[in-house]
Amino acid sequence: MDRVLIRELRIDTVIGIYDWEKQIHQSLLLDLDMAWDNRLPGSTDDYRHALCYETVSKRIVELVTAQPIELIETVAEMTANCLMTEFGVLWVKVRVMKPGAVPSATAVGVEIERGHC
Ligand SMILES: Nc1nc2c(c(=O)[nH]1)N=C([C@H](O)[C@@H](O)CO)CN2
Repeated sequence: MDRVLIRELRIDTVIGIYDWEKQIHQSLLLDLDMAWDNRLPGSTDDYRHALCYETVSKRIVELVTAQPIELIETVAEMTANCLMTEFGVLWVKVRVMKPGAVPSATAVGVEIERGHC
């Protein structure tokens, strides 16, 4: 299965369950694995057939920063839903990491897979 990948997409936004978290911006790092048939763009060298990682990245940043969110699970679900409904991705793996959320851990996070190929 071909994929288009985005690694460590940094999103600075209001995220968290505690009152103090709602007053600040924190960073999230997103890894996205998106099923996409890369044969056509690869054989034609035609951007119109490609899943544009730049367009996807901008849209996900816009989506996640549009309002405060409490749970990183919500970020993962919103992201997966957007990729499937707006970009026609049939299967996606979304990992959302929250660096610094637990002082004794480098990062904590969640990972989901949605759809099927
Ligand atoms: N499974 C989750 N657990 C926790 C979350 C979360 O989004 N998903 N969030 C918090 C707090 O916001 C935390 O990040 C503050 O440091 C706690 N647990």
